[in-house]
Amino acid sequence: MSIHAAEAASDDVAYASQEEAHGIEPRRIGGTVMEMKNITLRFGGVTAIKDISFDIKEHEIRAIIGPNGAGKSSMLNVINGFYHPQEGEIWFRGAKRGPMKPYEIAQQGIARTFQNIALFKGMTTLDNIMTGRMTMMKTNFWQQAMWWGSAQREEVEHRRRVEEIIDFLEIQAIRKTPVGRLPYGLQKRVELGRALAAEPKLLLLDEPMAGMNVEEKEDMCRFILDVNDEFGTTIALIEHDMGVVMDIADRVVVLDYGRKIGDGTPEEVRANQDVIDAYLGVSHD
Ligand SMILES: Nc1ncnc2c1ncn2[C@@H]1O[C@H](COP(=O)(O)OP(=O)(O)OP(=O)(O)O)[C@@H](O)[C@H]1O
Repeated sequence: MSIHAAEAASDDVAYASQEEAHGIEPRRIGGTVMEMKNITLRFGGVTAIKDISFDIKEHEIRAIIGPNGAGKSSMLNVINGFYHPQEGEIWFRGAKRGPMKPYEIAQQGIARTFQNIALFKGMTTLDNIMTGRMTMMKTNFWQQAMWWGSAQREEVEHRRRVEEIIDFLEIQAIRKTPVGRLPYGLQKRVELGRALAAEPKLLLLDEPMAGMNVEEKEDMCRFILDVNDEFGTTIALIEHDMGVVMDIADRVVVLDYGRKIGDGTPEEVRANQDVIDAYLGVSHD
């Protein structure tokens, strides 16, 4: 789907009928995948998140927006287990989640990209994306070192999946290039590839367009929509570019000073007076 076609994505009805018109199975938003219930997160005297509840539905693109310091990154870090909230419950795929380590959460099918790219700069695109398969590797160190039966079969399968992702993201030409030498927009795309390599059920994107020029943003939008469409991946993203959010998100949750001030479709959120005030910097005294 092109960026222009994506403009219709915020209108579910138009979006579905457009897909149907092209004979493509329309994307169906399903039941709740993740539920955050009354989450409160404090850092000493600072309350980064205060009593916030929202859900994420299967196959949707859910945006988390808000001014600087609103609590967006903290919320993403709660979802992927970097931070443990002092209060509240997190439900994922029908089960209440206890305190878990980030790698256990990754094994549950939650992957993320970071605001500041977190790739191995000296390693090639291919090898960086391969690291995304780590949580799926079943053979042990000795089997891999000896390149024995199941280790060999497993490596071939991992490489096949990585090559598919490289084709999907149209980065064949840079597969052997150390990522430190790539322009910023391409590094962001490689980071998306690494997250996809884990075959996530829920993909968390922390400011995927930050620092990009218009063309790079259009490309990234297209890839996010394609991931959502073709793999059916549920996506939660933080993004500062309002145009992008309004174009690609199905629903938007708005945070301000650690509180939730809006939640709904892009149209609903755009018309919400609290949201308008927060973005215009109206005093909250
Ligand atoms: N590790 C931490 N220790 C102490 N305070 C923190 C920590 N992380 C975040 N905070 C505080 O929590 C609040 C929310 O920060 P957070 O980074 O989640 O906001 P944000 O909406 O992602 O902001 P930005 O858009 O600037 O990235 C801020 O007041 C911030 O200073």
